[in-house]
Amino acid sequence: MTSPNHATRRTPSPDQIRRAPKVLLHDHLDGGLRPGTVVELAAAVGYDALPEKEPDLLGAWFREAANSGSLERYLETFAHTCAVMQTREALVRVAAECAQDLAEDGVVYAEVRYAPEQHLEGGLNLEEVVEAVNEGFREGERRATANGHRIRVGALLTAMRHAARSLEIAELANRYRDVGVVGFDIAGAEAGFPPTRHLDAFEYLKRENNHFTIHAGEAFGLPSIWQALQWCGADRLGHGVRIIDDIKVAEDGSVTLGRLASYVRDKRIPLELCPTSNLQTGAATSYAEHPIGLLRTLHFRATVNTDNRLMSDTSLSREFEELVKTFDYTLDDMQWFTVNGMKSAFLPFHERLAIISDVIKPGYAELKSEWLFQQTTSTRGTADVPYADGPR
Ligand SMILES: O=c1[nH]cnc2c1ncn2[C@@H]1O[C@H](CO)[C@@H](O)[C@H]1O
Ligand SMILES: [Zn+2]
Repeated sequence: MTSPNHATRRTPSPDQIRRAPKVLLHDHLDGGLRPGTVVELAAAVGYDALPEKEPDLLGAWFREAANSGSLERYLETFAHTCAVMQTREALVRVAAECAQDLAEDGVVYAEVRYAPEQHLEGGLNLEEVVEAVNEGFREGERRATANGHRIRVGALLTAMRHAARSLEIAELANRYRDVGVVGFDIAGAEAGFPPTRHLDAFEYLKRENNHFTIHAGEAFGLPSIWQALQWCGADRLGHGVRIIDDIKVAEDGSVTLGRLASYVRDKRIPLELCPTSNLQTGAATSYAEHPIGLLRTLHFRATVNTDNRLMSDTSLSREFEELVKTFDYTLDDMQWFTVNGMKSAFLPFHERLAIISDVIKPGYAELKSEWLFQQTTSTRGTADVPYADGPR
């Protein structure tokens, strides 16, 4: 006898993964351009240092160059995307396409980050950069609606950890908090640039009751996570994947958490995990060995993210496809990650709840019920073969 429970154990197909409502908390605006847009913007502004001029070749170049095994070399590829994002028009276009692409991929809520200080070379000031990106996100949301999708996009303003503008960027994030900006972040090379260098920015945001996440525990381990949480007071961890270094699994399978890992789990600190990006920078060796498997089993507040869709040639659906293939995840697992993401968003509580109860849960319920209708239209009559398994 087939039970609905049995049906939810089914492997979701790529099409179901794409249609499932998804939440994305960690995605870089300057890491998610369409290759064709990079080529067109480069031609428009006279930037002639692109390594390839044809979109497919350029896309492949980004993927290969980012596959370096080192965060520092991975980050070098952003010189090309930032170079073509120096005018108001370019920023509006890139942000609009970002919102549109995420919506097409089934993302219903996204927080997209970028570093305003990296977009001043064409003469814009920090405010003009933020306003251009906000305008682009609103335009992208409108286009998504016109195409039958619904998405909300909030911006996170990033300060570069090797630079010295973090307090200024934190103040900027605070000024625009009710107009499109939902929080703050620091990014860039981690080794040698501990988050405590930017303590004044974090303390300022705490005094303002504002939200921030910190890239930590990606290229550098536990000390970086510890500082981000216990010195800086981060609400979430960008990556945080190295928390695995504080978790011991014995031969008999028993698990012991160190003090820091216990704290992260007990306080429900959200981990913005980005599996494919981690493979490229060397933070993990394979999907199968990616800590997300264990972190999910241990009920950490794990979320699934893209980091840089261009450099990783990925989408949130593709990240889930890889996880489904590797860990046999079901729609229930996807829903768990998605609700984790929404609970961890920098939106007011009642809005988070409304998206969970009115968008995410009904969306998954709809997908989970599809097998019932496939069964009635199936030519196969027996109850124990009501559906074909999706590709693994
Ligand atoms: O995975 C990452 N770790 C640290 N920094 C990153 C990562 N991905 C992108 N950026 C950095 O964030 C800047 C603003 O979006 C990018 O320009 C890039 O330098
Ligand atoms: Zn990142």
